[in-house]
Amino acid sequence: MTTLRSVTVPVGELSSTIGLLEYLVLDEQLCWIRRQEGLVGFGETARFTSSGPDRFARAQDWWRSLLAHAEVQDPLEAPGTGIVAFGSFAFSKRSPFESRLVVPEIIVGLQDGAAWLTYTTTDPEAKLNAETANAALARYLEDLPTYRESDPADQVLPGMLSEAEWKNAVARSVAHVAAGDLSKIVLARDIAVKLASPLMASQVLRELAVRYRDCWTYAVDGLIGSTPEMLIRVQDGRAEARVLAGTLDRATAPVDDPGYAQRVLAGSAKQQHEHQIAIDSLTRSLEPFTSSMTSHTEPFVLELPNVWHLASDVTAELAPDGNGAVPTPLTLVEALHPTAAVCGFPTSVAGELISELEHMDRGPYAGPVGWMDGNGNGEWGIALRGAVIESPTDVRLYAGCGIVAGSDPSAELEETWSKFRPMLEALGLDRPSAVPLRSPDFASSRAGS
Ligand SMILES: C=C(O[C@H]1C=CC=C(C(=O)O)[C@@H]1O)C(=O)O
Repeated sequence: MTTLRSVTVPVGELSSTIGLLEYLVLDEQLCWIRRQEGLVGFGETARFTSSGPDRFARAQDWWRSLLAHAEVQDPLEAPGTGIVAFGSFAFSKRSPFESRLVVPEIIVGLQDGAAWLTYTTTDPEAKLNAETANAALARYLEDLPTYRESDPADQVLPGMLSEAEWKNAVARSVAHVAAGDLSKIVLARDIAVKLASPLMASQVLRELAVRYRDCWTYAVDGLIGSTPEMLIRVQDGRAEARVLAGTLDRATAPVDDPGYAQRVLAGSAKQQHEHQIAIDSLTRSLEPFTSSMTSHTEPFVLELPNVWHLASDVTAELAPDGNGAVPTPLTLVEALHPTAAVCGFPTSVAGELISELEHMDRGPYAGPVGWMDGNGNGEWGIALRGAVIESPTDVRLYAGCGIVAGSDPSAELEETWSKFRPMLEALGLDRPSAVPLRSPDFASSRAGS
């Protein structure tokens, strides 16, 4: 086992008004930003990978043992200081995608206006002080890339299923719901973006973080996006979740009707039903770990630049176990994932149908993404409204919709486009007006990969 050595030093003030965005400059950065605060990671000092049903438990073991051997100098002891791992987990226990935890060499953190720098190394000789930390950061800030203009030759192509095939899968899902096999399934699809010149991930992340400032903008090893959904946030023994289900596109909304979202979304029995299934699934799974839990009695309407969602915030006091230890963020992630907001209910029936109907591996899409520190704090969102960078010029976008009784395939297809929009816009692209039926080259090259 490697011995990590780490130092956290306070940084008086970040030099600009754009907060952490100033540090989003490299393609292979780690990122977790909301309202210009959070964590930005550079480089890599330690890494764990795993796949399969015990990926969370194995990650937990690795993290515990890493911390047990670490030398940590952290005078701040705030959430996100000291040694931190960023991570991303596969949606499915059957996915070949490698779930991962990455401890960066450098983290720049900003919370409630206070900034810090953490340097983590395996070098037994390195001096653990502000000078070494700043020198390591400065090495990443040399020779920064410039801006990428979107190119008229950039293309948006269909994914594994054509639109007609996906609508057919939605219709089959509705039939399963009508037959009483399950009450909700979240069906997703992918689209592929082929760029004429290499992507600049940091530029995309900055666009997302500015535009979707109430979402959590994330980046872990080529998984990038800006999610509105918090699976679980643990801070000082308290847990919080933001559950979303029920969506209304803002692009087609009337401009002069301020009550529209409340009336159409909150007033819809179908959307309320879809939301209730998601909130019940989250609270049922979280409850055994808590001594008390509160949530809104009615969902509220969350306004994002692209859509409105029905949303509920849940807060809970975590219950200590017999040894006085509260559950770790990863224990909770394992217990909660996958929620009915991304899988369905009952979970196992929905999971089986998803693999039968979607014809794709979700990889990290809709899986947990976030970070945790060595003091039991962490934030794990659900990797939505995002993309996987498959090569410097190939990006795959994913979006899904909750299907319940009465869902209409064409309306659900439109909803996926509203969920692709944040990423498409950040890439400087529009929804194609006429998508070709299928891109045989792209589909076959992916099938073989
Ligand atoms: C599965 C996705 O969204 C989920 C989260 C919020 C609202 C949803 C819905 O209304 O269907 C989905 O459950 C996605 O963005 O890919």
